[in-house]
Amino acid sequence: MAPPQGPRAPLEFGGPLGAAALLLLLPATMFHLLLAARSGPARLFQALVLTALLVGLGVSAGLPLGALPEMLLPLAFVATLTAFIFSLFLYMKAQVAPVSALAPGGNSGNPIYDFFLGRELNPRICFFDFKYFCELRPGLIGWVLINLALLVKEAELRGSPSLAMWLVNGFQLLYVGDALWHEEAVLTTMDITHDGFGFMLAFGDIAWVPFTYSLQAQFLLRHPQPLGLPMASAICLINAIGYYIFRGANSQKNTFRKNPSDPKVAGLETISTATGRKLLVSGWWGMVRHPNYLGDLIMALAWSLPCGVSHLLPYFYLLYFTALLVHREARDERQCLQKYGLAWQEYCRRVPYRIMPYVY
Ligand SMILES: NC(=O)C1=CN([C@@H]2O[C@H](COP(=O)(O)OP(=O)(O)OC[C@H]3O[C@@H](n4cnc5c(N)ncnc54)[C@H](OP(=O)(O)O)[C@@H]3O)[C@@H](O)[C@H]2O)C=CC1
Ligand SMILES: CC(C)CCC[C@@H](C)[C@H]1CC=C2C3=C(CC[C@@]21C)[C@@]1(C)CC[C@H](O)C[C@@H]1CC3
Repeated sequence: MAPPQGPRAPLEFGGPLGAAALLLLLPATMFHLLLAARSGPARLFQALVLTALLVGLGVSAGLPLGALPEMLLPLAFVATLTAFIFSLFLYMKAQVAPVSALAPGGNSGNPIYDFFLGRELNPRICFFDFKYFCELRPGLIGWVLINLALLVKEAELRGSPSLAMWLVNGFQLLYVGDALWHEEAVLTTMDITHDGFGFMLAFGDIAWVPFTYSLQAQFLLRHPQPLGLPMASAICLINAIGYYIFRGANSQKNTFRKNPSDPKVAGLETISTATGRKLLVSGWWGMVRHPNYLGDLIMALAWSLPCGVSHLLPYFYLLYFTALLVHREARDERQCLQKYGLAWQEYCRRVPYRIMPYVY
């Protein structure tokens, strides 16, 4: 006799949620493999795909991903403890490092300050660079994993994930995927080139990013928000505008730094500096001095909006991030003024706004 079909037939492949995930995952995996086969060196983005495959295997073998949200507090405790122990190890390692390996900041002689900021610039064991690894992998991948677990938990509790949860997961996955896809860009950030590796970055990477950047999804699990299609479309548009500015600005600068005669940037106006490097003064970098921060902040707003306006908690990231970027921008300005002197002053005169045109 034929097995029962129709609404009562047992669902396979994880039901509608599993099928929806596979609908996206299968083509994405295929295209990723096709692109990866063409690319030269391995990209860290593969770490995300590998994690997704391992989690998929684990879930199909019975790993209760939906139980993870209940363990966030103990996990955050372990992550914090790990960051402390790891920073202690880094601090001790710096005692035996050559002076040439030390960071410009973080060597004040005050043990608390130096422990916090980090003494060694790029601590390594053989070829393994601790800071580069931590900046990209544990925090960012942990963040999307926690988000996914919250989505699964919501599906278990309410039958299916809410539209708001889908949006937060989708937006943040795009952000993390983008960071891992453009991993080489992280090599020129001040965290890698200027700051030491101490408690601030170790805690930031191992604990702060996964547990606080996933706050919106954590909030949605406990405070479901009704979200209509018109509002959801408007939020998607805001995220798309933010991403367009963020990616456009970062790619323009990275392309220019790699090859100023690349046809994509060759027509842009520049200022020459005494170091031989040039500064872009048209295109994205002619609008404000940090267009990438503007795009990042617009995306941060789009990540909070699906949570409604009844509570401040989901807006924590937006507030913290505004403070972080304003402070970061001021540090970067100081370093650029030191590097480029008069040319930087000329740039500031030609492009007077820092992050938001006519506002700041
Ligand atoms: N989500 C998060 O928690 C965080 C996200 N970010 C994001 O990471 C990305 C990287 O940020 P960050 O490292 O702070 O800084 P940027 O990528 O903005 O890099 C700043 C550097 O760019 C170069 N530069 C500045 N102006 C010009 C110009 N006009 N023309 C050419 N080069 C110029 C200078 O370096 P040089 O001249 O030496 O090349 C300057 O030091 C950003 O998109 C930011 O939003 C950052 C921090 C935290
Ligand atoms: C714990 C403190 C309050 C602050 C810690 C700061 C760190 C969390 C951030 C410092 C610079 C970062 C960057 C990123 C993530 C956050 C940290 C580590 C990115 C990797 C995020 C994705 C972007 O595309 C690139 C960023 C580079 C800097």
